[in-house]
Amino acid sequence: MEAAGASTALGRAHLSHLPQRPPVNLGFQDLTYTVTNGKVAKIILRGINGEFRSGQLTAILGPSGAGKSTLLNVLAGYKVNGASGIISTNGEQRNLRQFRKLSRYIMQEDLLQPLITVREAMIMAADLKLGSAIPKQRKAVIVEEIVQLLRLDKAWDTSSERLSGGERKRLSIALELLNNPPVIFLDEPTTGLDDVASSTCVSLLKRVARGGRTVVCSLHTPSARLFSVFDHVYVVADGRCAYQGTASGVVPFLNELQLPCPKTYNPADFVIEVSSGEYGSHVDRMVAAVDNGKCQRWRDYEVDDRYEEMEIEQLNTGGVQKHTYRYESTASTQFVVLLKRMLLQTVRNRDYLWLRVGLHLFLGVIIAMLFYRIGFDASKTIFNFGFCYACIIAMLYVPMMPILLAFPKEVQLIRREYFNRWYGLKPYYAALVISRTPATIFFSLIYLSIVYPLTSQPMEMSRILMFISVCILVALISESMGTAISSSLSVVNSVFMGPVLSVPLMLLAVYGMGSGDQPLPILWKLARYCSFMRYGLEGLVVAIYGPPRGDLICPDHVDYCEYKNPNYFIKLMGMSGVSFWVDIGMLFLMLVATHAAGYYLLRQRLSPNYAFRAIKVIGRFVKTKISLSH
Ligand SMILES: Nc1ncnc2c1ncn2[C@@H]1O[C@H](COP(=O)(O)OP(=O)(O)OP(=O)(O)O)[C@@H](O)[C@H]1O
Repeated sequence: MEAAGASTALGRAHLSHLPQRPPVNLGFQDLTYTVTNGKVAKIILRGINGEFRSGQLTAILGPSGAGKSTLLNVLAGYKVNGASGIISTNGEQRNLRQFRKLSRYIMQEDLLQPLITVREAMIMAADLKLGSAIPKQRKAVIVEEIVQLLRLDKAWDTSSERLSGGERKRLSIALELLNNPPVIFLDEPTTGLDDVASSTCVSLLKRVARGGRTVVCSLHTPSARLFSVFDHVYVVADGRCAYQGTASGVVPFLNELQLPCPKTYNPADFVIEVSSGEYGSHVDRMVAAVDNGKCQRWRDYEVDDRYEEMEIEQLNTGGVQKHTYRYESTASTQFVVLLKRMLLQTVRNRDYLWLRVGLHLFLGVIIAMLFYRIGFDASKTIFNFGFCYACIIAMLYVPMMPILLAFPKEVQLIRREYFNRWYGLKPYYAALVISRTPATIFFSLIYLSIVYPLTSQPMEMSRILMFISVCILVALISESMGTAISSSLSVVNSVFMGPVLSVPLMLLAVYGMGSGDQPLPILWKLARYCSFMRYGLEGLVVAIYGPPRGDLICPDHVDYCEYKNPNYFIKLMGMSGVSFWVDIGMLFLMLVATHAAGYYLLRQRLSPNYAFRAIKVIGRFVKTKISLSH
């Protein structure tokens, strides 16, 4: 009853404020999808055919493992490698680049940005997806309409990680509906929803479809009532099409194949059970009867139109506005919205902030105790050099490790948003870098404010600033190096690769030091200059001991202090010709280079170019060869 009420309410509600979009019919012929794991190739989709029309709500049904999600992934362009066959839009061969701009994909996992409320998520998504051409008030009306329709108003001020499973799903849908895309794919949108919520959700999707959209969702086992709402049902069995037509055509279709559906049985359950082979092997007959999706006979079979009041409204009446499908918002708007979102998330992640404060305090106290008051002591100059090295290592690992752990998950989140064209990668990356920088500087300062005075380093403003700027630059480079590593790897691989790649940099930083100005082999010299830690270490030593520093104090109880003269020490370390500003310049260059590498790798992860795809194929080939040799 309640569900019916909800549907009627939806029937009356309208989405009139959504921007207008042209209709897109999506067809596919002989679609095959193969995955290769090592030596074994597995065919998941087997030459299937079909057409999903604009203005219709399509359900892809089938037993678990039949290939529903794979079909959606391939049609949405999310999986490209391994797919063959023809996919067309409005009768013409699909241009994937263009199609990606027209379609939105709501995946099975509800990948939502954490630590922001439903209100904030919707407003930020509206700013990103509707652009600045639409006034704020109209955006608010659009958001309001969608929130009401998806019954998210009660969760309006709830943070996304506290939402129930159903609310998360509805928020995922709401976010993608904002700019009314012509084609919407949804992977199991009703999973985790109760009957009322499922009914509301499907009814809304029907309304969206009625507005001239092509809405395709994969479903597990819809109730009989929900099943009847769909305009078009596409049954997948073992990677083939076992039925395509109207929901009301399923029972007559099965009757023709002498597979009568019991009167009290849900036709959706029955067709899935038959497709899974529960009543014997009838899949081949079903596939043959619909010619693996080519047969259109059941498409118009006695359309059950209880939703007659939802005649195709054609929200586009009055002509489809010319639309370029570029990003709706400008790069600067995207940058501002993303920066705001990232800063909000940073500030709200209190536990993590306190953890970082604690870690920097702890590390600061430990290092200060280990190197307590050695800065002016001429007998401990070598230890003080060790202190500089310890600072560089702290600035390497402490900012890098959290990125290695957290960024791979962030990549999953941005993958969805980037795939659905919320924003470009340049504004995202710029916002990422800018949002992280204040926190990195703040935490580095906490650490330095403990270690610098307690280790009795020179209290001259210029030297303090030099020391701080080198440490902060090293911390920022480490952070961007962490981003570059984790943008293309999983958490486990990132956490392995980060420290492993750091070790050679640490070794190169000190290689050849202590042998004075003796020339090193050219190869080693070049390699040494690739390590940003080398410039960092040189910068710190020069900041502390560089001219015009006078002699250090040799304690009374020590007979002879070899490194009393800082210039002698600098010479012994092979740093006599070193300029602090060259080191700072090189650190800046390396910061830019690591950011460029991070950006490039992230771009390749999100939309790999031919070179990267070729590398992947070669990688797979090598793996296959290795496994062959065992
Ligand atoms: N990369 C892969 N390597 C090997 N097998 C795969 C791969 N991707 C999918 N499969 C297999 O392809 C088949 C279809 O998977 P898919 O996720 O499309 O099924 P589904 O119909 O959506 O199932 P469910 O309803 O359980 O989500 C499954 O047997 C799955 O194990």
